[in-house]
Amino acid sequence: MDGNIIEVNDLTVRFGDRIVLDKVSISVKKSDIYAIIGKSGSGKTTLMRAILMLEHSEGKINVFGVDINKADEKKRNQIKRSYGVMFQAASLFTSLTIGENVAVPLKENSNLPDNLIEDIVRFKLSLVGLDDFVYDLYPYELSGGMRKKAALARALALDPKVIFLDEPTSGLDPASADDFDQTIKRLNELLGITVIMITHDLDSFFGITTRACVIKDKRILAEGEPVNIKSIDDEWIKKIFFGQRGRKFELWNQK
Ligand SMILES: Nc1ncnc2c1ncn2[C@@H]1O[C@H](COP(=O)(O)OP(=O)(O)OP(=O)(O)O)[C@@H](O)[C@H]1O
Repeated sequence: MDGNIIEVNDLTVRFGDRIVLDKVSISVKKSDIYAIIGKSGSGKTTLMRAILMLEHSEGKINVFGVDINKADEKKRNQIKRSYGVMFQAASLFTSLTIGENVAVPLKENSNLPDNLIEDIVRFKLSLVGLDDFVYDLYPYELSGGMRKKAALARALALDPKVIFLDEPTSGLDPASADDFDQTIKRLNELLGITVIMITHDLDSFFGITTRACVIKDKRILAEGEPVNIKSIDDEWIKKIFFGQRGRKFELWNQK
């Protein structure tokens, strides 16, 4: 695997007769904060869902040396246990407290006693930078940024090796987004958790991403470090990085 913990080779996903991803190949290293970028509808979520085994796919998806499309159910479940996922809406259970929300995966997947689960939950909340009092609050009592962090704590409940984040900073104000980025970076650096995220956020892209891929026309247009991706001669890339939005970003960064 050559230092890669995930290798996707010639992955094809179709919905009915429609091919959405066509022989896509990417590789993710253990140390990566890996971004998947591409315009809306290009297949970013589909790629992530295929790696998460939520979408039927053809081709090879090697995770920790296991070809998950050929593996038996036991192996696939083992791999699933090494994943943590945070979907875009943060989707916390509204009728449960934050503590109860983070405890859900632990209750579903372990026989640990309640007092130990509580200790683990409080530790996960502190890992993502949430104060201890948040444990007893309900999701509606939290800001958007805090809700995202709570969802991240829940994704960390089972000590995943890889976390998948779908547009983690969308809807956050710049300070909260930056705070969230730093939390992701800390988890990656301190705990060695590999991060795979879909993002449209240029700050996250240049601030914390180590490697990325661009999906275009059902294929991988490019894969590499953000700075190399930025210089690719492609209409969409130029629009993103050198169009209105990109220019605002450059100006802001020069301040
Ligand atoms: N379950 C499904 N059935 C049929 N078509 C689907 C299904 N899921 C996704 N698609 C189609 O596959 C294409 C890629 O969708 P996907 O959600 O992966 O794109 P995306 O890049 O994540 O988009 P966005 O940035 O808008 O979230 C779209 O045309 C979408 O309509």
